[in-house]
Amino acid sequence: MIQLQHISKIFEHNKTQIHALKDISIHVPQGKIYGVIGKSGAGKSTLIRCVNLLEKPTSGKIFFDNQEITHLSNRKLIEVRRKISMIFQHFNLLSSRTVFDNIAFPLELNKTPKAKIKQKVNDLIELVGLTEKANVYPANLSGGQKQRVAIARALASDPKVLLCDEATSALDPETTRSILKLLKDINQKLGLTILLITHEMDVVKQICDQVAVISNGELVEQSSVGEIFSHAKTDIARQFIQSTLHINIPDDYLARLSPEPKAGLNPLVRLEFTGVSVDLPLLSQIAKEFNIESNIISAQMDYAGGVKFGLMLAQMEGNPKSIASAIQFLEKNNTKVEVLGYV
Ligand SMILES: Nc1ncnc2c1ncn2[C@@H]1O[C@H](COP(=O)(O)OP(=O)(O)OP(=O)(O)O)[C@@H](O)[C@H]1O
Repeated sequence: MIQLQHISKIFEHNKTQIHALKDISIHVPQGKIYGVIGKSGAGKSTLIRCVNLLEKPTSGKIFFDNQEITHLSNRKLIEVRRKISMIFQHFNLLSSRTVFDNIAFPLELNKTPKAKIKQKVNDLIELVGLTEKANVYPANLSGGQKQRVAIARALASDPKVLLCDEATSALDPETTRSILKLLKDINQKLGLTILLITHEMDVVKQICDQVAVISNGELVEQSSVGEIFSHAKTDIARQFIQSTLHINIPDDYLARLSPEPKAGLNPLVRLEFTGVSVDLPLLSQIAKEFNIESNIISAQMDYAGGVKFGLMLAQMEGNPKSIASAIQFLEKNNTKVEVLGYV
């Protein structure tokens, strides 16, 4: 549906060059939800703005529906942009128009007959769950409701693709979940392809099928969501995954934690289970084979892209040689083990 081929973007600023995007190639398949994740300044906004050519890439090609659109005339670009809608972090609604009139706006610009506008806008209002709010002004809506209006407006032109520029970053976690659910419903009901950018792995985890990780303008990893959660290849992807798991060393353990092994102290380990290792009875195996007792301090398991993954903090008790063998055994069984210290 959308293909970016070798996209680079250089900004000139005060006579210095900023390489915002460096040779990025991605393919967003039809009907999928594709997430691009990166830290602040990684180049996400520039990337998504290149897709509908709000930003012209310095080099590279952009294809939409197998047609190259990189160098289209402005007139043709307007037509293409009707098929590639966009929603934004701050909603960008017209404050002087009601919910109904905001959604009707692109249809009015398009000279759609009034009766058709009425039917279509009412259908969209129902789709996004705002039937009671049709005549309300944006100032009297919550953030989540405003984003629903923006989504309905974006859908008015029957787009094939929806670009979401940090669409939930201004919303609280519960509202974020409801907007992501709405996006997923629309993706499934309408077969709409969605490309979103975010700095939150939770967003990727909740709705994306595929993900690309960008860092300093470079594409560092690209795969299905299940694959990245089970076999992340880069540290930055792992950091994003860990940010979705909230597991901390309790204060009383931190106070006692020694960085070096000492007689009478046991290692405090952080175990990262992904993919196959989650379902194996590894702790009972190390108990039987190496005589290691594991005192679980905290643990969290989760699902993403159909894959289970999780983190655990545990204190391992046993003789140092057996502990070393047990750690080797865990690593052989796809569990990442980090000794955080000794308690
Ligand atoms: N119009 C511009 N002129 C000059 N530099 C720019 C321009 N737009 C972006 N940049 C620079 O390009 C780099 C990437 O910016 P971009 O906004 O795409 O990152 P981002 O990942 O979206 O970050 P954030 O999440 O903070 O918005 C940054 O170094 C930024 O300062």
